[in-house]
Amino acid sequence: MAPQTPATATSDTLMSLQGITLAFGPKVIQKDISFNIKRGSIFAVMGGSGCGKSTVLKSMIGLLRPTAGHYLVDGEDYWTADPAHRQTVSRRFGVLFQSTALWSSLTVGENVALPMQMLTKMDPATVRSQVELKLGLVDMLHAIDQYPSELSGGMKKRAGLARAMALDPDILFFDEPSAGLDPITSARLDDLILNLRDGLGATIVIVSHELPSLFKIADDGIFLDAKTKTPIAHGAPSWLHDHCDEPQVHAFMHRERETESGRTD
Ligand SMILES: Nc1ncnc2c1ncn2[C@@H]1O[C@H](COP(=O)(O)OP(=O)(O)OP(=O)(O)O)[C@@H](O)[C@H]1O
Repeated sequence: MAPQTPATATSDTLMSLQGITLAFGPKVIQKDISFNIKRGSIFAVMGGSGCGKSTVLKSMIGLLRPTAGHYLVDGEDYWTADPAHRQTVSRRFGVLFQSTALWSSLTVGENVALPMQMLTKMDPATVRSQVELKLGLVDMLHAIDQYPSELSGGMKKRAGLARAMALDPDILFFDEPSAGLDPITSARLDDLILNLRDGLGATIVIVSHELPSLFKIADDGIFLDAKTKTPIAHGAPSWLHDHCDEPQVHAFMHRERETESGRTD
């Protein structure tokens, strides 16, 4: 079966990539990227190592300008908008980097407070109560005075998540959130991500190759190919697993799911 083609943008489309090309200097990483992300959905960017998943995310959060195409957020072109508008849109983004990027010299609470102190005029008492609220959401209030070096991998991710939510973003970007976590911690993080979508109505873009997690949480997604430097499949991970016969996508979707469940067929 041919890969699904991206649907036309509708009123529930929050973000739309239209014919995007991404390059570092002369080196094209991906081209002809087109997809829409629905408000309140979890969208996965998938593909083999080095195909450009993080680069797509980097561009969507405003760190890499495409060399062609349009990136619309709520119908407005992000890159041709004036810088003030772009900044307003960027304030809607919360980002959890693969490394978590917590400041090692600051406590968990200070890490979460930093974006509020730098980018808002909140008074210290409000900052403190917001920090406690965000840490409570990820079950990390008990670690408010701990330093990143004192945290487990899963706790670091949750602290990074609390910081990503510091400014109440409605669009969250996660780069490999469960990388390096054991299956139980990873499943807990999945539940947390689902809560962000269902409880806060956030729209989430996730880069991941963890199939159990993708099958559980993602509503839609795109599969990037390193060789042709283009997306080769579009759809929810479980749909791609069941219906996509593109060899590379099939191998990616089946090998890991079967390994995970112990199946060998
Ligand atoms: N700043 C940069 N300058 C030049 N090339 C870069 C830069 N950042 C990434 N690349 C290249 O872009 C390609 C895609 O990298 P990217 O990190 O987006 O892939 P990925 O799919 O996220 O990989 P992985 O799954 O291994 O994390 C790679 O060939 C990488 O070397």
